[in-house]
Amino acid sequence: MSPRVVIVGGGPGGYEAALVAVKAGAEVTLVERHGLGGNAVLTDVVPSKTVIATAEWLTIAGRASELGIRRRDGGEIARDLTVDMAQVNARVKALVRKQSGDIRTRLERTGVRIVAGEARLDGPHAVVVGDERLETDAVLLAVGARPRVVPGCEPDGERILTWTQLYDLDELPEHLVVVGSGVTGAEFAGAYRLLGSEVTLVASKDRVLAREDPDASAHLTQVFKDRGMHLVGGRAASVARVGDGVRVELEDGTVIEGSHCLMAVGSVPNTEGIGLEEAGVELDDRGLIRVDRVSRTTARGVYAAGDCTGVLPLASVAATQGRIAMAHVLGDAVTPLDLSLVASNVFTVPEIAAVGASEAELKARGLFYEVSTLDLARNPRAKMLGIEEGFVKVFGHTVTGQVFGAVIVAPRAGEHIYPLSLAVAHHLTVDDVAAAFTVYPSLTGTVSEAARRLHRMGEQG
Ligand SMILES: Cc1cc2nc3c(=O)[nH]c(=O)nc-3n(C[C@H](O)[C@H](O)[C@H](O)COP(=O)(O)OP(=O)(O)OC[C@H]3O[C@@H](n4cnc5c(N)ncnc54)[C@H](O)[C@@H]3O)c2cc1C
Ligand SMILES: NC(=O)c1ccc[n+]([C@@H]2O[C@H](COP(=O)([O-])OP(=O)(O)OC[C@H]3O[C@@H](n4cnc5c(N)ncnc54)[C@H](O)[C@@H]3O)[C@@H](O)[C@H]2O)c1
Repeated sequence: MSPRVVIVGGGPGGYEAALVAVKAGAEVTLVERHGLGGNAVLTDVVPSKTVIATAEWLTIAGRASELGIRRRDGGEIARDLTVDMAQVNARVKALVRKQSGDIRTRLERTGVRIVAGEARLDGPHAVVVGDERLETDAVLLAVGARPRVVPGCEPDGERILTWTQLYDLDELPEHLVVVGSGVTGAEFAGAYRLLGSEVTLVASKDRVLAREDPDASAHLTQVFKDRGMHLVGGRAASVARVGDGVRVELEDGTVIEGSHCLMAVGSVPNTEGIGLEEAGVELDDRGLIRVDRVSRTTARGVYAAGDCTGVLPLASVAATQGRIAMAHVLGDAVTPLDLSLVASNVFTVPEIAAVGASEAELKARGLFYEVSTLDLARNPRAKMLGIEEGFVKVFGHTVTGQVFGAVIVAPRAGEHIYPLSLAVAHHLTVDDVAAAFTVYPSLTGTVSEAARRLHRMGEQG
């Protein structure tokens, strides 16, 4: 008899696993309370990156006259372009609906049974949804997370917003105060500034994007300042509606007034009240599900993937954890999760892409490494495209030349990191990277050159 698998949550942690399991012959039921694609598609990744795409194109369009582009009547193309926020958000919603619908179609065609509703565990081998009880051999919990609410800074959905509530705005906020300078805060602050809002970014850490490579975060901090963003250090103690605007008070008494406030202060997992602990699934003190590298929880037969585990809140990691769980359940070859291979991207303009170990991790592990950093501005293709900023940084082992990690700050850096991601995943050396042809002229020429600079004389390559 085919093994029965019940998956709770239709985000990347859940739906990718469902596709793998059903193809491997399992009888798969996926329970989702909101919409397929999860928060990744409905409220987080897809909508934010769609708005950011408009901000990026607007920036490019604003440089048109510099590149010799004129109106047909010979006039200059205005630099102070603006956006129709209602149309931007209508496009976001259409894309979200389409992508969620595509995922549903794919799951249904493959043979996954989809059940709408809120699921809870009844012991490790049963999931209850409304009146229905699903007996199962294995459960995958992929219930995700939701925006954290700071007491005294509660969102009202109109002026004080979480990132899930930004898409009903018909007009550009006049002055957006963004609280939190992690990836979410930085991406939105950067995008809204480019779209034309006045933006104040409240950073509780000593720098914006504190978890990114220090050179990359310093670069973006400068870019933000140059674009006229106000950066304020401190923690928000309270946010209140005042007339048509908001008043944000920091713990040190500083007051910031704006038209809207975006709270980007992290997430909490959706793990309470769904029978987890009763079923033997251990949570940590933040409510995150404890898992091992093959996605097993502390309850036999119960697996977990994605943001509810807090392992690394990325859609790609969620999907990998889900696929690993299914391979384990179904007796397929299992490769445990290896976070040292993960590639990530901060979708600011320019983007910050990174793969493998950071310099801080290399130092902490006591590894011998060398760094090669090259500015992108010297790259011929960058000059042609009018790119004047950014860099490529590669970390290689001092003796063997093995590529440990890399950081790229550039327009579309998320696309350019892939060759270095291959190098990290397959333990290639800087000479291997430098030996592969790149197109001339291309931005990846700088990737190759940065690797070539780490070549040690007397060795091949
Ligand atoms: C603003 C923002 C931008 C981001 N951008 C990126 C990005 O560019 N790239 C990237 O890799 N990551 C990005 N992330 C992170 C990414 O969104 C998450 O890592 C990803 O969504 C995790 O997937 P998941 O499957 O764990 O959970 P989710 O996508 O959150 O899906 C969980 C699903 O479970 C459902 N659910 C919860 N409880 C139950 C229940 N009891 N019964 C039934 N269903 C339930 C929910 O309705 C939800 O649909 C971003 C995050 C934010 C906040
Ligand atoms: N491009 C992407 O892939 C992408 C985009 C967004 C989020 N994500 C994922 O989501 C994770 C979480 O990112 P995030 O930015 O949502 O959360 P985060 O927890 O990384 O950042 C929240 C920030 O808010 C600050 N903060 C908390 N309380 C505050 C207060 N009262 N006042 C001021 N600041 C306060 C915290 O110190 C922190 O710096 C990321 O690590 C990333 O994995 C990824």
